[in-house]
Amino acid sequence: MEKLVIEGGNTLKGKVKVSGSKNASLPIIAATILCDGEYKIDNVPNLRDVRTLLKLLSLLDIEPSFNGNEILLKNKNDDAFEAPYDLVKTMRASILVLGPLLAKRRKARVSLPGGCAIGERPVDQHIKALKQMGANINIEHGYIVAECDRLKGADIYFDLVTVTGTENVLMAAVLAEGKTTIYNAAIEPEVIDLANFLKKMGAKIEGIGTKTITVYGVDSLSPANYSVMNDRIEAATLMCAAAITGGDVEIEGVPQECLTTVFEKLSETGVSIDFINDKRVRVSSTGRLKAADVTTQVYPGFPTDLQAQFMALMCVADGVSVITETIFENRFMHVAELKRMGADIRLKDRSAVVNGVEKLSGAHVMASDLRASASLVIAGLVADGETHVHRIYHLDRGYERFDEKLNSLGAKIKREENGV
Ligand SMILES: CC(=O)N[C@H]1[C@@H](OP(=O)(O)OP(=O)(O)OC[C@H]2O[C@@H](n3ccc(=O)[nH]c3=O)[C@H](O)[C@@H]2O)O[C@H](CO)[C@@H](O)[C@@H]1O
Ligand SMILES: C=C(OP(=O)(O)O)C(=O)O
Repeated sequence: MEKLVIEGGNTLKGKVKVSGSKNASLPIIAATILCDGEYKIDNVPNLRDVRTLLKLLSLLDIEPSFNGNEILLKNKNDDAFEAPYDLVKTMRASILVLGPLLAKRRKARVSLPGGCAIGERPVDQHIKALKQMGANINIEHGYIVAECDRLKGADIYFDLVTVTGTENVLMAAVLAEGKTTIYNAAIEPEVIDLANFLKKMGAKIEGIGTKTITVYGVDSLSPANYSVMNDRIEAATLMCAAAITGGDVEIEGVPQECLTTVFEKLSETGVSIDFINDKRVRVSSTGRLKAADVTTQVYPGFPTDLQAQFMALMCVADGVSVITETIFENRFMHVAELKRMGADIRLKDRSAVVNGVEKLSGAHVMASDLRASASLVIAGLVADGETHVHRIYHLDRGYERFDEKLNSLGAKIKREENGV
């Protein structure tokens, strides 16, 4: 297995570009199930989750080809409807094929995604909503087995805000008979990007980006070409990396309108953020950062997908910060690993109390999930000596060439084969 070996102590300087959004690409690619024909999707990050979804789509008779960051997809409109355990177990977002399969092929057999390192992550809200739209759904041998006649529009009230739940219902509703209203919908930018793609395919959707989305089902859609939004979490991760090293980095392709809360929080810690234009941001910091409290919230609150990276910053900030995780019940697996590097962190219920230390020390650490991996790499950038981050397949799930990008800014990171 591969690991990253990071030599700490190098200040990041220079320019770097943000890739397309993983969490927008995945539902947009899944949405190509909704109509046969050819699609060209651009600005797609070439990373493991995307490649996994493309493998899954090829099992569903949608032929993909990657060319740089552009994907061509040919939906041959076959009758395949199974998302097998082997693929779903490596990527929870595979659940995103459920809504479109039911809407278009009227049949789906999708492995239950199962628990993972950040919490239980049930899909009860997805299933409840699709049942309300007329699907007959049973859980059999670890699979969601579903079938329907044409889905019917319904009033869907989500008990909690769910991003992929909203996306699944949106994709199901565009081909349903009649009107669907989704209450308590997610307003994350990636949901908006998906809705814009669906509209380009001919879907009739109102209230995009609000908590109540109305969809008027149509009889059929047409294939469309689309360019995916940039990745707000990658942009913010790069900002944290630059800031922790006392660096000076110009980041291109930052979706600024989606990051207001993050900019505010980073400014509170003493990071300087200059908006060069609407796409470029210069991030710099000198001296020690100041501790700041953070509570993760649904959009536009502070993203849970940035909690671990922000914690790495707080490990070496001046003072005590309280980091509270409200979205996932178990998203603190990075804490034990950061402590191996000398961080002073206490966990209490859903909060981590971080007492900033003078210096971290390089150690062997284990990545447990995607953002935990990024936080360990960020910590390694300022740790004394070498940090070995094992199990980086998690990192490769969601970041495109993360180590290469950091190296282009002056980091010293090697990829080696002998990880555990
Ligand atoms: C591929 C993708 O876009 N992944 C993102 C998506 O994940 P994902 O869509 O899986 O996350 P959700 O928004 O659904 O989860 C939010 C909370 O709701 C709970 N829940 C969700 C659905 C359900 O049926 N029942 C239920 O109880 C979850 O366990 C979690 O505690 O949004 C998360 C929250 O912003 C991000 O961290 C993930 O990066
Ligand atoms: C949790 C994440 O992804 P997923 O929902 O695909 O596991 C993430 O992107 O941080």
